[in-house]
Amino acid sequence: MKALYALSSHMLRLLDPERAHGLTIEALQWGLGPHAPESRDPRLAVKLFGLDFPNPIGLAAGFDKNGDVPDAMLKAGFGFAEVGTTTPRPQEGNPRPRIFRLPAHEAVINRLGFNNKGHDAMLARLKRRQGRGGIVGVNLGANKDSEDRAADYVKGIETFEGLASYFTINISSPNTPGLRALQSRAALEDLITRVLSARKSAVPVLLKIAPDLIEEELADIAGVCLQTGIDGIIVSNTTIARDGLVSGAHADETGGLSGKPLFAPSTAVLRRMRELTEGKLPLVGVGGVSSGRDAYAKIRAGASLVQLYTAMTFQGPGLVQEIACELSALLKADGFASVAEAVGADVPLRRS
Ligand SMILES: Cc1cc2nc3c(=O)[nH]c(=O)nc-3n(C[C@H](O)[C@H](O)[C@H](O)COP(=O)(O)O)c2cc1C
Repeated sequence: MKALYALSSHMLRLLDPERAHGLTIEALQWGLGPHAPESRDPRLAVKLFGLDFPNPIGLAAGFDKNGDVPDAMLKAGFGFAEVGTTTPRPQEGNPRPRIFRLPAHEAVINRLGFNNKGHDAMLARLKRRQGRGGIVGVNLGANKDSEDRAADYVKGIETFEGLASYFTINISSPNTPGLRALQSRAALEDLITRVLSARKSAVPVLLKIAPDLIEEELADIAGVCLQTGIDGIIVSNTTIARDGLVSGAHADETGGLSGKPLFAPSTAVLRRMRELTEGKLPLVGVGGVSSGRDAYAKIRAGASLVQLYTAMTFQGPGLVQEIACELSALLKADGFASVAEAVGADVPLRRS
């Protein structure tokens, strides 16, 4: 079976990336994805936000923009799946081509621009899976032409509360002009306050940030997050930087870069966020994770949970099981009885 998935991943890589992605979603809808044996590894179990994660490896947003296949991804072994980004009204996104593979770097550049079928379509899908269990987060965005972007996030909370295990406020996509300005202090304070007061329950709300922020911006975000009482921070979205890429073969395309080259910069921001929040806020580490060792490094840098997307497009959906297995072995080798024990092991906090 593993060989079959490797072969199909290889064949999909010969197709245009967006076409390959569409076919993958269809195959998963047909039940053709991998089936991981249910993990009962106590070392990998994480209790956080009042939720029980069977393992800390989650599917990052953008793979399942419309909520078509969260259960297939949970079945493949992910400890949780994040659907979206969803915007109130459907959106076409940018003209194609808008996803580019950089195989030499095991990286992708995308400038999709929040293409999605809108809240109504996502709502119908989430209602259909209601009662199935499993942790499914909903990643919220704003329409490109929205006059009050904060109101779009509020709408997301109002629409999906009761169906989402948690929410992610995504203000860090580089492909919606002006969106990342919501990361600045005053805008962020207003946004988070409005979003949190729209919530009727204790559903966790996380903020997803960019890796391209300077120290002052990171300090502002940490301050606002601590002060408003948001539940956690996802570090990070794709980067607009192109450091270390050999030019040519799509390296100069506009958009957000993900995959291996993002690992170091996103982990550095994660580490800094742990310091700035003094370990008081749970962090989710995303960016360039392609092995158990990478996931472990994110955890040691401060992540309580980890997510991935790009590596799966190169290595196939069986990757998550391999990562979970390797992570468990690494924790054991270092004498950690749980993921929680290893969180931030590389980032000692100053005692005040
Ligand atoms: C094709 C593509 C589409 C994405 N779409 C979204 C999105 O809609 N919302 C979001 O928050 N992040 C989106 N992301 C970012 C990922 O969730 C993740 O933060 C980033 O890719 C880094 O992780 P990775 O290196 O494991 O892919 C997208 C990434 C890719 C490659």
